[in-house]
Amino acid sequence: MEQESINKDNNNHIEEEDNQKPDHSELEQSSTIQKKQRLMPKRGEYRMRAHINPLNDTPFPYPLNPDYVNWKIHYPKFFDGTDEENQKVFCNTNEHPQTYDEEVNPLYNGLNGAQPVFLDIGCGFGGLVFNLAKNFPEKLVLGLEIRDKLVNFVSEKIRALRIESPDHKYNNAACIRTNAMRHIIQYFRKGTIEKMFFCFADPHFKKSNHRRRIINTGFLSEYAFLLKPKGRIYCITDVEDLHNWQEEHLAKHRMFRKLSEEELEGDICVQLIQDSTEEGQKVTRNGGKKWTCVFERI
Ligand SMILES: C[S@@+](CC[C@H](N)C(=O)[O-])C[C@H]1O[C@@H](n2cnc3c(N)ncnc32)[C@H](O)[C@@H]1O
Repeated sequence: MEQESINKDNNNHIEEEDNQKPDHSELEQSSTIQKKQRLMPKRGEYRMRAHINPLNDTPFPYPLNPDYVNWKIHYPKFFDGTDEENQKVFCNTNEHPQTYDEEVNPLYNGLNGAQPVFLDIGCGFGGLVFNLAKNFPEKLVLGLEIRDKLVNFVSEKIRALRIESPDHKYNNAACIRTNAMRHIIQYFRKGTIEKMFFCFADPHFKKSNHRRRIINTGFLSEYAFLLKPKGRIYCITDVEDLHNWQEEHLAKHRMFRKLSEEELEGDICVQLIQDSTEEGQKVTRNGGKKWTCVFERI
């Protein structure tokens, strides 16, 4: 009887040990999940002060002109990049410092024609960049953002998605740190951009700060220079005063024409800008109103 109980105990022990024996498939699975969790950045860890003065000098590198920009670093798959290369999404961390130097010089001829055509200016956490990239797999989408932590977040998320998604979506998405108001013209050539998005731009309420608004006559001339004929500018905001300002400045600029609702029928981007971005989602959650306008470059 005693022996039986000892045997039973032993057997239980063996069963427990068996239960504890590593099941390799489970281990592999849990390590993949852990790896995925590690790769996918958490938004909360990347928050930072909202306002940076866009009129200040730029304390981080920027290219002298478009010849110094190497788009291959951002979209390696579009330049026959290897998987390994593709996972090294260019982001502005200490490991991958953003530099524009002699390595990419005016004689650089690796452009191959591929360059971003959809720009999300002030992309924040990049919601629209991801949605555009998914909906337009053949277009290169670029988020431009002045705040470094947000650029790191978006770049890390792109890296994670490129590794995780088996069909290699998001190879057409990238994000760079730049002050678009000062340097956008140094990245792109004349008449090469198809769409520019300004979603929930900083409103700069005070009259003395209106010159910091990202839509104004001077900047619009730069955007018109970069856009292809019939290229589009999309604006959305929850601040009525800013909407009126943006619409007014676009309407009186001789290179832009407002598109009517009929002309916008079937343009999926009009829907995408509503709820893709973090700000757009916040406004929806709070039951706020959104104003949009879309203009075409003449
Ligand atoms: C109110 S947030 C909106 C972010 C995003 N578009 C959204 O809808 O969630 C405005 C963003 O524009 C960025 N920004 C402001 N001025 C900028 C500039 N001159 N160049 C690039 N980004 C800028 C800010 O850092 C901020 O992330």
